[in-house]
Amino acid sequence: MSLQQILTPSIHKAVQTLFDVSLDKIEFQATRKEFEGDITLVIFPLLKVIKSNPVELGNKIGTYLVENVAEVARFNVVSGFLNIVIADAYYLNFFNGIKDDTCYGFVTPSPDAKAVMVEYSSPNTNKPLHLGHVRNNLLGYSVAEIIKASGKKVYKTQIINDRGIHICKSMLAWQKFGNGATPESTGLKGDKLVGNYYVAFDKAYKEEINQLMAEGKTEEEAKKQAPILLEAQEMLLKWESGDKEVIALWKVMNQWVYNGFATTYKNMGVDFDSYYYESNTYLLGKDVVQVGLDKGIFERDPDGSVWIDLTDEGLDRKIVLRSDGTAVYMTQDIGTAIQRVKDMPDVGGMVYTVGNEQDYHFKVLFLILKKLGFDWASSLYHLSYGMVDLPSGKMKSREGTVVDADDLMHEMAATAQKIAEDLGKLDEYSAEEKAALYSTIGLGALKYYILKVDPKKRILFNPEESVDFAGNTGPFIQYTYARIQSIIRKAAFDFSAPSALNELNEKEKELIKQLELFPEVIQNGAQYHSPALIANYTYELVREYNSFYQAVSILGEEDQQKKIFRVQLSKKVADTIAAAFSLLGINVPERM
Ligand SMILES: NC(=[NH2+])NCCC[C@H](N)C(=O)O
Repeated sequence: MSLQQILTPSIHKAVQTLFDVSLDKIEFQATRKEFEGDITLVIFPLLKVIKSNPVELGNKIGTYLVENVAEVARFNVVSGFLNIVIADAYYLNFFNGIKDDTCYGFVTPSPDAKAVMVEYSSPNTNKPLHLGHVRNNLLGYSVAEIIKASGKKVYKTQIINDRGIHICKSMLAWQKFGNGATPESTGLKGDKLVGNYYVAFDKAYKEEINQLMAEGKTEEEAKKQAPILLEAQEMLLKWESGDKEVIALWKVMNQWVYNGFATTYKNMGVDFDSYYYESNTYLLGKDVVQVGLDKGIFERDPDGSVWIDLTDEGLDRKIVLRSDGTAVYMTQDIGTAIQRVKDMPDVGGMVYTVGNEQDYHFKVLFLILKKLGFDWASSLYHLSYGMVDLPSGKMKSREGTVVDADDLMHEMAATAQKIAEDLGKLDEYSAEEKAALYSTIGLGALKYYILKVDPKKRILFNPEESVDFAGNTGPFIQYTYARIQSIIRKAAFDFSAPSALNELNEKEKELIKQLELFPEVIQNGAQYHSPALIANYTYELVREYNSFYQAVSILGEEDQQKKIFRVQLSKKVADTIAAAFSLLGINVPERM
């Protein structure tokens, strides 16, 4: 039971007994640092129903609590605030209760709980994953893990854009310039290989535009008439009319890309329960268009196109079907959402992890689904995020502007290596162990740096700063974890039984209080879709631990009971760091 849960009925009872008044709401807050106390009752609101002054009222309630509530040790009143000091026994008890709980803070979903679908990544198959996808993948994965830990079933999914003119561009360029190159023949990852031909297409296209302009065409004409573009368009038509050759090529090249993505996801530590492909879903929304027309939600224009008028909602008119009967992006998203609930009938809500340039799209999508009357439509959330940039000159990417996800992860491990070597660490490690550790640290730095920021905010990613062993960084927290592991190894005695301690010092108590917050932080993280809450909590926990570590001796402590307790406390902090970091998708090293 939380402190609030313990104190609330007692305060009701106190007021009832002392003043014969029943209260409706009681307001608590954490005691301010400058006062003695663990939890504070705000007195002012009570003065609306009780005739008294704040000091007198605070003293009366405080005295009642000390006399009647075992957990309350003493109190003080500062103007309108009743600062309550909780007995050490309460914290010791609480600690012994969570000490061996390996799932502390995590809630197991009840079997009939509704599931949440979390969509993230959703790349296109003409290019490798880039820095924007990195933020997307980290956010989506983390939010999925947090929601799961909060007690809901979660399905991680994505929708891959595998059809359209952009795909034809890389296919065509491969046919023209590829000389049969394959991932095997070139040693390139499949997504990189295909991406290279997308770039090659663009280069050829630009050359043709220049050529046409030199021949006197306007830029606009040249852009439309470039032969290579016409060829790509022709390929798209062939593909859509079921041309066997084009489809065969598409299958081969797409598989290369999927293999490449799979490697990137694996290295990044993210995963999916299902995959949707636009080539399968692009017709899905069309049936719904008829339903919407019948319900009077959509309207047909004279040219045959279908629209939804959202001007009453402060948005505009949006097309859902073109006059030639083809679906648009929106139609497809409507159809895919419905299909997903058909596939997984226990889904009660969805989270879409997509950049903020699509804010409008999702506003409209959610409104349409609501109007169509789906009960899950009230539980849709667009996990929108801002741009990530690298400061110029930090890391050159192949194509100049876009930073490749694999390159970035590689670079992060290299940065971690450089810093670790400068610090002269890890001399006794094997080369393999070192490589694994550098990647753990490098990825930890990257993930933490990105996830500690509110998704809406733009990020300027600074690799060196993110690996700083002394800042609010992933490696700083990993290092604290590893140091605790070293204490545990050195302790080398059985510290599993509850210690017979009955008194805590300030540092120990603060640390237990910080641990006590973890379950609520997970719930809040899930409610607000916020890995940043988890990251910042972990940082506070680590700061609290380091302050404890500076102030008390652990293995050097002579009092055996204190020593046992402090090792236990350290271990619980380490376990909680690991648990919190697992929600961010970050690994913790046993040594560092
Ligand atoms: N359900 C969705 N619309 N998901 C987002 C898809 C993102 C799309 N593939 C893009 O790169 O812009």
